[in-house]
Amino acid sequence: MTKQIHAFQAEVKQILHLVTHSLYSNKEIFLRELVSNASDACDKLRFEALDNAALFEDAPNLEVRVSFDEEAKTLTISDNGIGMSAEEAASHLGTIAKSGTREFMAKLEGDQKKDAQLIGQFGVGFYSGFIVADRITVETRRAGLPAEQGVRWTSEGTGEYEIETITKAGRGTDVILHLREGEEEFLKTWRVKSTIAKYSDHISLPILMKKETWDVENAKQVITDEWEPVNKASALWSRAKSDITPEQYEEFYKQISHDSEAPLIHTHNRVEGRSEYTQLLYIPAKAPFELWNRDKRGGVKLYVKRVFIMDDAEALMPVYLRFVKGVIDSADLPLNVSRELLQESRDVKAIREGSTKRVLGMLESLANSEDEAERAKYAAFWKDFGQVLKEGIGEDHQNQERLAKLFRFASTQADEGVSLADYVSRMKDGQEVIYYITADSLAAAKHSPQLEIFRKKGIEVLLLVDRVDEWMLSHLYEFDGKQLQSVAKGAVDLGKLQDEDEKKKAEATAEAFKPLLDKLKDALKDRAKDVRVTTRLVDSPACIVVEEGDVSGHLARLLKQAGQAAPVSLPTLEINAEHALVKRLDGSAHFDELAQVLFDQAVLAEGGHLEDPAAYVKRVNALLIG
Ligand SMILES: Nc1ncnc2c1ncn2[C@@H]1O[C@H](COP(=O)(O)OP(=O)(O)OP(=O)(O)O)[C@@H](O)[C@H]1O
Repeated sequence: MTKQIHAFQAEVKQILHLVTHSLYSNKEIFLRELVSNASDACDKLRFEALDNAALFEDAPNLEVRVSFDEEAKTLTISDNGIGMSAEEAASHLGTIAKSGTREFMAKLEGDQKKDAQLIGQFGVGFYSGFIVADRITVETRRAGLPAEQGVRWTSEGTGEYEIETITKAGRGTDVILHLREGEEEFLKTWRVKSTIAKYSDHISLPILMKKETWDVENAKQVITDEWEPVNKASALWSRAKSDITPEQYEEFYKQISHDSEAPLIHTHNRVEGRSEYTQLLYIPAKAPFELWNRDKRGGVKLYVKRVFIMDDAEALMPVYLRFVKGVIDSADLPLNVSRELLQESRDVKAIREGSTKRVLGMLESLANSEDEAERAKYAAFWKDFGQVLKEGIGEDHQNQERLAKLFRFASTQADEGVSLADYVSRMKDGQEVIYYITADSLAAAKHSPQLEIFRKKGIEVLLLVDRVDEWMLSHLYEFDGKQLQSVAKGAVDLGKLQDEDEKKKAEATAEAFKPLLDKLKDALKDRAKDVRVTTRLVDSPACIVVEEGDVSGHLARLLKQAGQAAPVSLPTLEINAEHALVKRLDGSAHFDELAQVLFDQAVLAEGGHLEDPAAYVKRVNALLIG
């Protein structure tokens, strides 16, 4: 093949521009990215060679070599991993194939600072080389292809790259960085070595550099031809906890998660027993933007006896814990385990259960800590991840109770941070159930007329305003033996919280109002299932309730927004017999109009939408004038 010139895909140009311009302040990360690619390439070879040992050719020892040439001003990262064919080099280095990166491109705003933070979440990978290089040459040969089918890929990181065929004896890839003017610091052993130690110490392959010795005669350091390892080359998670510094834990997290911030908390354990494995799991401090994508695979990498098997092994973590990052290294699974096999394996099931418990344990340790700072960490976690954790209530029945204890809500007593246990501890004498209301926003919940009687009696009500709450409530019926009950469903029954006098009075009022109620029912027969007198209102004239078992107005709206038809059932209108407006109804010349307005206002107060808002305005205006 003669030299071929190709243009980069448009998105690559954008990434290249961003990488070279916004990441300069942290330029040394290019070495982390390239060493990590080299190590991934070796992992891939090892994995493919499980079925085809010939791929190892005559070099079974996988390693990464880093070297430089002071004269040519080049820094080279070489690996004897899987390598790339010509097509692979063009598609992997010239286009952006990963859907995550596409999503990332869509998020770019042109604000360099923000964009740089975002790019950190992805790992800029190969292109980070252009931070320090004005030209990159990649010489590579795919394992299994003959030496004559090597490939040289060259680019100056602007609009184009060139590809030509070369002969390359050893399989694998050399990434040769032609350093920019001013980047000569990367032509010094100590600089390169210390950067590798900082970022890549945990890489489980040996990373080799040429040894330097002191030349006494010439009184200077000279580079010898002997290669020596510069990393510990033992997988971080396989070391004893006491040998790992907090910085190393943090750096490892950043490496596997592409997060630029330190994690919130981690757990590292060797589990023995029926199934043997090591887990090193992290909870991020901030939610990544793809958190809401339930199809996004999890962030846990699977290893078997330190051999990398697969990324995103979703069978290892339930979907609701998809934000957890880390590594699980099993001692029992076969090396050739496939995704399908993972789903069925009993060992995997045990690992998944064990890891889920660990993650919940980490969260509990924060949530229940004596230390205020730790509890604040939990509050921050809940803000970002609470809605996802709530999905667990339906997904993970085994841990339902533990999950429910971790939940935090707003209530009529506090705008955030109320646990169900807090609620129960504050329940009034004689209160048997946990009251809640669902709404579209905290303001709508707080001002709901349904809460009036609860306020008056000082009974706490949970204000549930997350979209997942309705769904959560369809799985969470009770906590600590106390049922959860909506204050907007069914007739209000405060049970023992209401005294006999109040009950008698309510019955008498209902009796006295019977003729009025019949008239109202007739006027609203197309809109309300029933009309009744209520004790739940104090300041408002009327409110809408649905019957026990019917879909709440809030849920009906959510379903509609999601494009699903909500089962239609008419609500019940409840009126406050003490309210002046209700008193005016009786004998009013505008009875029908007033009845409609009363109903419309009750719908509005609940956060609902009127089907015919113009008609409502017209009616109110007519009443105002009349
Ligand atoms: N040393 C290498 N050997 C073989 N293939 C490589 C090597 N370096 C890069 N590649 C190929 O190029 C692709 C793109 O690399 P890049 O570093 O940009 O992204 P990535 O490694 O896939 O993602 P990330 O860096 O976000 O983990 C890789 O997925 C891999 O297929």
